[in-house]
Amino acid sequence: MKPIVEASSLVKTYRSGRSSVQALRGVSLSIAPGECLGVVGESGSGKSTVARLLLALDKPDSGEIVLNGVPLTGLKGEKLRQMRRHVQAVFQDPASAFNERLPIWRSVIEPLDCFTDAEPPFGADRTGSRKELAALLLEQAGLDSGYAERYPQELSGGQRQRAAIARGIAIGPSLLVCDEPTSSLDVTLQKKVLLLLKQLQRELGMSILFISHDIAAAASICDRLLVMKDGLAVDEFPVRDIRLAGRHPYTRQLVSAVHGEEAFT
Ligand SMILES: Nc1ncnc2c1ncn2[C@@H]1O[C@H](COP(=O)(O)OP(=O)(O)OP(=O)(O)O)[C@@H](O)[C@H]1O
Repeated sequence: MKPIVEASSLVKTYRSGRSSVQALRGVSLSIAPGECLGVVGESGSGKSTVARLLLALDKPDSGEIVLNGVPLTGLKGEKLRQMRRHVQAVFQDPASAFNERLPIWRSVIEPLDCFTDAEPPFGADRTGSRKELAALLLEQAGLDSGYAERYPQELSGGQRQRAAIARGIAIGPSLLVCDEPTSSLDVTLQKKVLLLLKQLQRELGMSILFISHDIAAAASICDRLLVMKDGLAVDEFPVRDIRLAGRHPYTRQLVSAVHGEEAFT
């Protein structure tokens, strides 16, 4: 099966004044249709930079990203916009993800307003009321339709993140990029949101790029993990192989921090 995303040898350096940071030093990855790939690693290892490049929010210095068979590099204007409809995002901070002057349903429906030829998931009818459609998306994300009229500041962090996920799936993307989507939530809510993402991934057959500093959270929903350190992918494996004795020392360090060194014996 052709991958949804294929990124090869991505290099990205951020420069400001005389200083520069090499955020990515040649990272390659691919995500198959319906697959959940986790990108894990410590703060500053380059995880969010990978997300920004895949979302075309930034450009690599070198390397290539092919999305649904089309190279992103060099795409501009309407062609770039059309590629963007295949990739949606959910970020860490649900508070800043919404316009606080709009009721939540208006933000949830926004991607469908932007891409008028995109079809919503779950066989929903886009010719009906926009508010009802948003309410249906919210319900699929586990939020009662009664919340549709509320403003973002009237929702809890967990509810806002569910609303962000509802918006993320509104145009039925091939790939949902989730950058630390549960990091601002308490442990119980984290688990619920992880379960929701897994359930939606299965129901909609979409791929997920799940970025997290928390290897246990990533392992709980991902099929494969890519471990990053200092701008490099140092390890990559199916989740079932996470405790193999031959894992990269840095992966062992991350796993041991959660499960203890005995995880590998
Ligand atoms: N816009 C920017 N300008 C300058 N440096 C940046 C910029 N964005 C990221 N960096 C630097 O690039 C490196 C990688 O950052 P990135 O955000 O990709 O890491 P991360 O693994 O996602 O970290 P975190 O888990 O803390 O979000 C870091 O050293 C960071 O300080």
